[in-house]
Amino acid sequence: MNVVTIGETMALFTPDQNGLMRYAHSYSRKFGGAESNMAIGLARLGHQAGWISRVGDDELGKAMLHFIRGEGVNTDCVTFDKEAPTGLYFKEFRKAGDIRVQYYRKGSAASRLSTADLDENYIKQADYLHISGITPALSSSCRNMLPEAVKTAKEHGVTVVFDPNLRRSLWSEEEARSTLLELAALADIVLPGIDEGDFLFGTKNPDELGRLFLQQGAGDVVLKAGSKGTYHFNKNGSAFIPSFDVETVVDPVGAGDGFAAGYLSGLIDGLSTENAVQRGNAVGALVTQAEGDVEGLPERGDVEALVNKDSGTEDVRR
Ligand SMILES: O=C(O)C(=O)C[C@H](O)[C@H](O)CO
Repeated sequence: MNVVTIGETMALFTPDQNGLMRYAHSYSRKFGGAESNMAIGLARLGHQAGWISRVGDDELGKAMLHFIRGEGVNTDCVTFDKEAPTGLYFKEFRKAGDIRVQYYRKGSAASRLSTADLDENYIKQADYLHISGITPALSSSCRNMLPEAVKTAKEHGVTVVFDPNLRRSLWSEEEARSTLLELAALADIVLPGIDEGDFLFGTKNPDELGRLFLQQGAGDVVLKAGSKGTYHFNKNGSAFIPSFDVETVVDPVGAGDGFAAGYLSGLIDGLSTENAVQRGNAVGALVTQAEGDVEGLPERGDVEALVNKDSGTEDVRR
Protein backbone atom coordinates (compact mmCIF):
# COMPACT_ATOMS: atom_id res chain seq x y z
CA MET A 1 0.00 0.00 0.00
CA ASN A 2 1.36 3.45 -0.86
CA VAL A 3 -0.92 5.56 1.31
CA VAL A 4 -3.42 4.83 4.09
CA THR A 5 -5.86 7.53 5.08
CA ILE A 6 -8.54 7.83 7.80
CA GLY A 7 -11.72 9.89 7.80
CA GLU A 8 -15.37 10.45 7.12
CA THR A 9 -17.04 10.34 3.73
CA MET A 10 -20.59 11.58 3.33
CA ALA A 11 -23.34 11.15 0.82
CA LEU A 12 -23.31 14.44 -1.05
CA PHE A 13 -26.51 15.91 -2.47
CA THR A 14 -26.34 18.66 -5.04
CA PRO A 15 -29.51 20.39 -6.29
CA ASP A 16 -30.06 19.83 -9.99
CA GLN A 17 -30.63 23.57 -10.42
CA ASN A 18 -28.55 26.53 -9.26
CA GLY A 19 -29.86 29.21 -6.92
CA LEU A 20 -31.23 29.02 -3.41
CA MET A 21 -31.52 25.39 -2.38
CA ARG A 22 -34.95 25.97 -0.83
CA TYR A 23 -36.35 25.89 -4.38
CA ALA A 24 -34.65 22.63 -5.32
CA HIS A 25 -36.84 19.60 -5.87
CA SER A 26 -34.36 17.15 -7.29
CA TYR A 27 -30.81 16.39 -6.30
CA SER A 28 -27.89 14.41 -7.66
CA ARG A 29 -26.37 12.03 -5.20
CA LYS A 30 -22.60 11.83 -5.14
CA PHE A 31 -20.06 11.10 -2.41
CA GLY A 32 -17.45 13.33 -0.83
CA GLY A 33 -14.97 13.24 2.01
CA ALA A 34 -11.55 14.87 2.03
CA GLU A 35 -9.62 11.70 2.84
CA SER A 36 -11.39 9.36 0.43
CA ASN A 37 -11.25 12.08 -2.26
CA MET A 38 -7.49 12.02 -1.85
CA ALA A 39 -7.41 8.20 -1.90
CA ILE A 40 -9.52 8.10 -5.09
CA GLY A 41 -7.16 10.67 -6.60
CA LEU A 42 -4.22 8.38 -5.90
CA ALA A 43 -6.01 5.30 -7.23
CA ARG A 44 -6.87 7.16 -10.42
CA LEU A 45 -3.18 7.89 -10.90
CA GLY A 46 -2.37 4.20 -10.52
CA HIS A 47 -1.32 4.05 -6.86
CA GLN A 48 -2.51 1.85 -4.02
CA ALA A 49 -4.48 3.65 -1.38
CA GLY A 50 -6.42 2.36 1.63
CA TRP A 51 -9.18 4.12 3.55
CA ILE A 52 -10.06 3.53 7.23
CA SER A 53 -13.59 4.59 8.15
CA ARG A 54 -17.01 3.73 9.50
CA VAL A 55 -20.14 4.01 7.41
CA GLY A 56 -23.78 3.52 8.38
CA ASP A 57 -25.23 0.07 7.86
CA ASP A 58 -27.73 1.72 5.53
CA GLU A 59 -28.30 2.03 1.79
CA LEU A 60 -26.15 5.16 1.49
CA GLY A 61 -23.32 3.51 3.42
CA LYS A 62 -23.48 0.47 1.16
CA ALA A 63 -23.58 2.58 -2.01
CA MET A 64 -20.66 4.63 -0.71
CA LEU A 65 -18.58 1.58 -0.04
CA HIS A 66 -19.34 0.17 -3.50
CA PHE A 67 -18.40 3.48 -5.05
CA ILE A 68 -15.10 3.96 -3.22
CA ARG A 69 -14.09 0.33 -3.62
CA GLY A 70 -15.08 0.56 -7.28
CA GLU A 71 -12.67 3.46 -7.66
CA GLY A 72 -9.86 1.11 -6.69
CA VAL A 73 -9.38 2.16 -3.06
CA ASN A 74 -8.82 -0.61 -0.53
CA THR A 75 -11.67 -0.67 2.00
CA ASP A 76 -10.63 -3.65 4.15
CA CYS A 77 -10.60 -1.39 7.22
CA VAL A 78 -14.04 0.15 6.73
CA THR A 79 -16.66 -0.99 9.23
CA PHE A 80 -20.45 -0.88 8.95
CA ASP A 81 -21.79 0.78 12.08
CA LYS A 82 -25.18 -0.59 13.11
CA GLU A 83 -25.87 2.18 15.60
CA ALA A 84 -25.37 5.35 13.57
CA PRO A 85 -26.17 6.53 10.04
CA THR A 86 -23.98 7.59 7.17
CA GLY A 87 -23.37 11.36 7.30
CA LEU A 88 -24.85 13.65 4.64
CA TYR A 89 -23.88 16.92 3.12
CA PHE A 90 -25.50 19.32 0.67
CA LYS A 91 -23.65 21.55 -1.76
CA GLU A 92 -25.60 24.58 -2.89
CA PHE A 93 -24.50 26.46 -6.03
CA ARG A 94 -26.09 29.85 -5.29
CA LYS A 95 -24.43 31.74 -8.11
CA ALA A 96 -21.04 31.72 -9.85
CA GLY A 97 -18.36 31.77 -7.18
CA ASP A 98 -20.83 31.31 -4.30
CA ILE A 99 -20.96 27.67 -3.25
CA ARG A 100 -22.18 26.75 0.23
CA VAL A 101 -22.09 23.48 2.09
CA GLN A 102 -24.41 22.25 4.80
CA TYR A 103 -23.51 19.21 6.89
CA TYR A 104 -25.84 16.66 8.49
CA ARG A 105 -23.12 14.59 10.14
CA LYS A 106 -23.46 15.01 13.91
CA GLY A 107 -23.50 11.54 15.49
CA SER A 108 -22.73 9.91 12.14
CA ALA A 109 -21.16 6.48 11.85
CA ALA A 110 -17.76 7.99 11.08
CA SER A 111 -17.94 10.28 14.10
CA ARG A 112 -17.81 7.03 16.13
CA LEU A 113 -14.34 6.17 14.78
CA SER A 114 -11.96 5.48 17.65
CA THR A 115 -8.61 3.87 18.37
CA ALA A 116 -10.42 0.50 18.11
CA ASP A 117 -10.67 1.11 14.35
CA LEU A 118 -6.88 1.33 13.96
CA ASP A 119 -5.22 -1.80 12.69
CA GLU A 120 -1.48 -1.71 13.22
CA ASN A 121 -0.79 -4.19 10.43
CA TYR A 122 -2.82 -2.14 7.98
CA ILE A 123 -1.05 1.11 8.83
CA LYS A 124 2.43 -0.34 8.94
CA GLN A 125 2.34 -1.67 5.38
CA ALA A 126 1.93 1.88 4.01
CA ASP A 127 4.63 4.33 2.96
CA TYR A 128 2.48 7.29 4.02
CA LEU A 129 -0.29 7.87 6.56
CA HIS A 130 -2.52 10.76 5.50
CA ILE A 131 -4.74 12.49 8.07
CA SER A 132 -6.79 15.65 8.00
CA GLY A 133 -7.98 18.25 10.49
CA ILE A 134 -11.60 17.38 9.73
CA THR A 135 -11.49 14.09 11.66
CA PRO A 136 -10.64 15.51 15.12
CA ALA A 137 -13.55 17.95 14.75
CA LEU A 138 -16.06 15.08 14.54
CA SER A 139 -15.96 13.77 18.13
CA SER A 140 -13.66 13.19 21.07
CA SER A 141 -13.11 9.55 20.06
CA CYS A 142 -11.98 10.75 16.61
CA ARG A 143 -9.80 13.35 18.24
CA ASN A 144 -8.11 10.78 20.47
CA MET A 145 -7.64 8.39 17.59
CA LEU A 146 -5.39 10.52 15.41
CA PRO A 147 -2.35 10.86 17.71
CA GLU A 148 -2.58 7.08 18.21
CA ALA A 149 -2.60 6.51 14.45
CA VAL A 150 0.40 8.82 14.11
CA LYS A 151 2.21 6.94 16.89
CA THR A 152 1.62 3.62 15.13
CA ALA A 153 2.83 5.10 11.83
CA LYS A 154 5.97 6.51 13.39
CA GLU A 155 6.82 3.24 15.16
CA HIS A 156 6.91 1.61 11.73
CA GLY A 157 8.67 4.36 9.80
CA VAL A 158 5.51 5.41 7.93
CA THR A 159 5.69 9.08 6.88
CA VAL A 160 2.84 11.16 8.33
CA VAL A 161 1.13 13.71 6.09
CA PHE A 162 -1.26 16.22 7.66
CA ASP A 163 -3.71 18.42 5.78
CA PRO A 164 -5.28 20.90 8.26
CA ASN A 165 -8.52 21.15 6.22
CA LEU A 166 -9.99 23.68 8.61
CA ARG A 167 -13.81 23.34 8.79
CA ARG A 168 -14.91 26.20 11.04
CA SER A 169 -18.53 25.10 11.27
CA LEU A 170 -17.58 21.87 13.03
CA TRP A 171 -15.92 23.26 16.15
CA SER A 172 -14.87 26.31 18.11
CA GLU A 173 -11.92 28.43 17.00
CA GLU A 174 -9.94 27.69 20.16
CA GLU A 175 -10.41 23.95 19.91
CA ALA A 176 -9.62 23.97 16.22
CA ARG A 177 -6.46 26.03 16.65
CA SER A 178 -4.97 24.03 19.49
CA THR A 179 -5.79 20.65 17.94
CA LEU A 180 -4.57 21.52 14.46
CA LEU A 181 -1.32 22.90 15.88
CA GLU A 182 -0.82 19.71 17.89
CA LEU A 183 -1.33 17.55 14.81
CA ALA A 184 0.88 19.79 12.67
CA ALA A 185 3.64 19.29 15.23
CA LEU A 186 3.34 15.50 14.92
CA ALA A 187 3.44 15.36 11.12
CA ASP A 188 6.42 14.91 8.83
CA ILE A 189 4.73 16.78 5.97
CA VAL A 190 2.08 19.49 6.40
CA LEU A 191 -0.16 20.75 3.60
CA PRO A 192 -1.79 23.98 4.84
CA GLY A 193 -3.41 26.70 2.75
CA ILE A 194 -2.35 30.30 3.38
CA ASP A 195 -5.67 31.04 5.12
CA GLU A 196 -5.22 28.06 7.40
CA GLY A 197 -1.71 29.27 8.19
CA ASP A 198 -3.20 32.67 9.02
CA PHE A 199 -5.78 31.02 11.29
CA LEU A 200 -3.07 29.06 13.11
CA PHE A 201 -0.29 31.64 13.32
CA GLY A 202 -1.88 35.02 12.57
CA THR A 203 0.12 35.82 9.43
CA LYS A 204 -0.38 35.36 5.70
CA ASN A 205 3.30 35.90 4.93
CA PRO A 206 4.48 32.70 3.18
CA ASP A 207 8.09 32.84 4.41
CA GLU A 208 6.93 33.50 7.93
CA LEU A 209 4.45 30.63 7.75
CA GLY A 210 7.06 28.30 6.30
CA ARG A 211 9.40 29.12 9.15
CA LEU A 212 6.67 28.72 11.80
CA PHE A 213 5.47 25.33 10.54
CA LEU A 214 9.07 24.07 10.35
CA GLN A 215 9.69 25.35 13.86
CA GLN A 216 6.51 23.55 14.94
CA GLY A 217 8.13 20.26 13.91
CA ALA A 218 7.29 19.45 10.28
CA GLY A 219 10.10 18.37 7.96
CA ASP A 220 8.36 19.59 4.78
CA VAL A 221 5.87 22.42 4.57
CA VAL A 222 3.80 22.61 1.42
CA LEU A 223 1.92 25.91 1.58
CA LYS A 224 -0.91 26.32 -0.91
CA ALA A 225 -1.60 29.80 -2.21
CA GLY A 226 -4.64 28.88 -4.32
CA SER A 227 -4.62 30.04 -7.93
CA LYS A 228 -1.17 31.64 -7.49
CA GLY A 229 0.77 28.49 -6.75
CA THR A 230 2.41 26.58 -3.94
CA TYR A 231 5.40 27.21 -1.70
CA HIS A 232 7.63 24.47 -0.42
CA PHE A 233 9.86 24.83 2.62
CA ASN A 234 12.25 22.46 4.31
CA LYS A 235 15.51 22.84 6.18
CA ASN A 236 17.41 23.27 2.90
CA GLY A 237 15.44 26.28 1.69
CA SER A 238 12.26 27.12 -0.15
CA ALA A 239 10.73 27.11 -3.60
CA PHE A 240 7.66 28.56 -5.29
CA ILE A 241 5.89 26.48 -7.90
CA PRO A 242 3.26 28.40 -9.89
CA SER A 243 -0.24 27.08 -10.49
CA PHE A 244 -1.74 26.15 -13.82
CA ASP A 245 -4.18 28.57 -15.40
CA VAL A 246 -7.78 27.47 -15.42
CA GLU A 247 -10.34 29.41 -17.41
CA THR A 248 -13.37 28.86 -15.25
CA VAL A 249 -13.63 27.19 -11.93
CA VAL A 250 -16.72 24.95 -12.08
CA ASP A 251 -16.45 23.60 -8.53
CA PRO A 252 -13.43 24.23 -6.27
CA VAL A 253 -14.48 21.73 -3.57
CA GLY A 254 -11.97 18.89 -3.44
CA ALA A 255 -9.13 20.79 -5.15
CA GLY A 256 -7.00 20.60 -2.00
CA ASP A 257 -7.54 16.85 -1.78
CA GLY A 258 -6.59 16.60 -5.44
CA PHE A 259 -3.45 18.57 -4.68
CA ALA A 260 -2.57 16.14 -1.88
CA ALA A 261 -3.13 13.17 -4.21
CA GLY A 262 -0.98 14.68 -6.96
CA TYR A 263 1.79 15.67 -4.57
CA LEU A 264 1.90 12.26 -2.88
CA SER A 265 1.76 10.60 -6.29
CA GLY A 266 4.86 12.58 -7.26
CA LEU A 267 6.69 11.56 -4.07
CA ILE A 268 5.72 7.89 -4.59
CA ASP A 269 7.06 8.08 -8.15
CA GLY A 270 10.33 9.53 -6.82
CA LEU A 271 9.95 12.97 -8.43
CA SER A 272 11.85 15.93 -7.01
CA THR A 273 9.87 17.87 -4.42
CA GLU A 274 9.28 20.68 -6.91
CA ASN A 275 7.96 18.32 -9.55
CA ALA A 276 5.78 16.54 -7.00
CA VAL A 277 4.31 19.91 -5.99
CA GLN A 278 3.81 20.72 -9.65
CA ARG A 279 1.87 17.47 -10.09
CA GLY A 280 -0.19 18.45 -7.06
CA ASN A 281 -0.92 21.84 -8.64
CA ALA A 282 -1.97 20.13 -11.87
CA VAL A 283 -4.33 17.67 -10.18
CA GLY A 284 -5.82 20.46 -8.02
CA ALA A 285 -6.44 22.60 -11.11
CA LEU A 286 -8.10 19.74 -12.98
CA VAL A 287 -10.41 18.94 -10.04
CA THR A 288 -11.92 22.45 -10.29
CA GLN A 289 -13.01 21.75 -13.86
CA ALA A 290 -15.82 19.33 -13.02
CA GLU A 291 -18.73 19.43 -10.63
CA GLY A 292 -18.38 17.07 -7.69
CA ASP A 293 -15.60 16.39 -5.19
CA VAL A 294 -13.99 13.53 -7.11
CA GLU A 295 -15.43 13.65 -10.62
CA GLY A 296 -12.63 15.91 -11.89
CA LEU A 297 -9.76 13.86 -10.44
CA PRO A 298 -7.62 13.13 -13.48
CA GLU A 299 -6.03 10.05 -14.90
CA ARG A 300 -2.29 10.08 -15.39
CA GLY A 301 -2.40 11.04 -19.07
CA ASP A 302 -4.50 14.14 -18.31
CA VAL A 303 -2.01 15.30 -15.70
CA GLU A 304 0.94 14.72 -18.01
CA ALA A 305 -0.81 16.60 -20.81
CA LEU A 306 -1.35 19.62 -18.57
CA VAL A 307 2.13 19.56 -17.07
CA ASN A 308 3.80 19.25 -20.48
CA LYS A 309 1.64 21.90 -22.13
CA ASP A 310 1.93 24.56 -19.49
CA SER A 311 4.73 26.76 -18.32
CA GLY A 312 3.97 25.67 -14.76
CA THR A 313 7.37 23.96 -14.88
CA GLU A 314 9.12 27.13 -13.79
CA ASP A 315 10.25 26.43 -10.28
CA VAL A 316 12.49 28.68 -8.35
CA ARG A 317 14.60 27.32 -5.52
CA ARG A 318 15.06 30.32 -3.29
O1 LIG B 1 -16.07 19.09 4.23
C1 LIG B 1 -15.85 17.93 4.55
O2 LIG B 1 -15.72 17.56 5.72
C2 LIG B 1 -15.68 16.92 3.52
O3 LIG B 1 -14.94 16.00 3.72
C3 LIG B 1 -16.42 17.11 2.24
C4 LIG B 1 -15.59 17.45 1.04
O4 LIG B 1 -15.40 16.31 0.25
C5 LIG B 1 -14.27 18.09 1.38
O5 LIG B 1 -14.55 19.27 2.07
C6 LIG B 1 -13.45 18.47 0.18
O6 LIG B 1 -12.17 18.84 0.62
